[in-house]
Amino acid sequence: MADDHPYLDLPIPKYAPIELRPTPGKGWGVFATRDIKRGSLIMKERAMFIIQKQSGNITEQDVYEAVERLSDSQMHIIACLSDNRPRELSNGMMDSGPLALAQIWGKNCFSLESGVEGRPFGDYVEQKRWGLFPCHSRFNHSCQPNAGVPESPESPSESQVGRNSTSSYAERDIAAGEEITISYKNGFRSRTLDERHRLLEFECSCTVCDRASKDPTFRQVSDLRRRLIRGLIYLLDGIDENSEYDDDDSHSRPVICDPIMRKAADNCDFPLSARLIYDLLLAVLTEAEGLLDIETAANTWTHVWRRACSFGTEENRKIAKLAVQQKTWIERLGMAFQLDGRADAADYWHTLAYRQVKGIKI
Ligand SMILES: C[S@@+](CC[C@H](N)C(=O)[O-])C[C@H]1O[C@@H](n2cnc3c(N)ncnc32)[C@H](O)[C@@H]1O
Repeated sequence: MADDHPYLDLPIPKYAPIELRPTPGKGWGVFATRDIKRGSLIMKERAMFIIQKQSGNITEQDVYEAVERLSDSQMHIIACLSDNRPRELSNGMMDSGPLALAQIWGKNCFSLESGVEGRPFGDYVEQKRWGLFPCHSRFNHSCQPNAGVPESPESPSESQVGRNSTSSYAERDIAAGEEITISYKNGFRSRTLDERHRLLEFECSCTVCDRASKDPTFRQVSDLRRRLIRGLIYLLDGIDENSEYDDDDSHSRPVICDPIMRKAADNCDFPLSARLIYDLLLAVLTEAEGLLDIETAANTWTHVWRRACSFGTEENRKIAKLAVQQKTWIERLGMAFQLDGRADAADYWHTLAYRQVKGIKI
């Protein structure tokens, strides 16, 4: 490890339990210097600069103008981030030109909380804010991350002080020496390996992708599980959480092919019995993909338990609660399937509530 690598000059806060060092196949990465408990703050960082625009509207010129206002030492830090390689600042940063700067921006920016921008005559548009964070952008990606960088501040007071800052938190217990990783994209739980790599624009070598790349059987099963997860989310919420990423090549088949099922999903027209079964299938597939971390698991169980309690027909409710209380997935699903096809006294009201949330005319 080079003692004079420019990353070693990055302003990592003293309290942060991390260090930067090379990690095979990924350039440099962030490693825990001591055990980090799930939920703990890893680091808070102020943006070097902010651009307040929808990401698709940010131009090379926007980035160029923002960088032009920085001090020499800040420009030096940005120069270090180029291509993830040490890079000397020889002829001055601005000689790199807008395109090179835009590439640095693209690889190192994070979205901040969405704001709402007021317009005259009561018209409001959503406004997104993006910041360049030299330390946070040293985290490598994993499709099974152990840390996260939430977009929204946690409390109103945070939103005042944290307007130009971002923070990372441990999503699982992290052991000293372990690499700390985040997910660069949302919606990856329902993306196949190829889809994930296409969106990342690099060949991900996280533990999940590494195993899938080496073991074709594991990959087939993993891809199938991700596709099923995507379909189940569509059935439960009527939303294809990845359609925004789809382009028009053949990868993007409709997530639910059966037109009757699709219509039912679009109209939130599933009985509670089907919803409970979909909930459980979603949980088992998420767990099998290694994505059910402690927090997701706790939320899932709260949700599934509430679902079971919401049945309006007493006998259905009894079976649903018993199903959730079983010890193994086979037992839970076996019992939940006893409800398959059964109507429930609460179905009508639940459908109405779902339609209201989705803004469907009742
Ligand atoms: C924002 S940088 C992260 C820090 C970077 N490794 C460095 O040395 O500065 C993002 C780049 O790191 C590499 N990278 C991040 N996660 C990776 C992963 N899971 N597998 C392979 N390369 C990864 C890719 O080259 C990606 O474009």
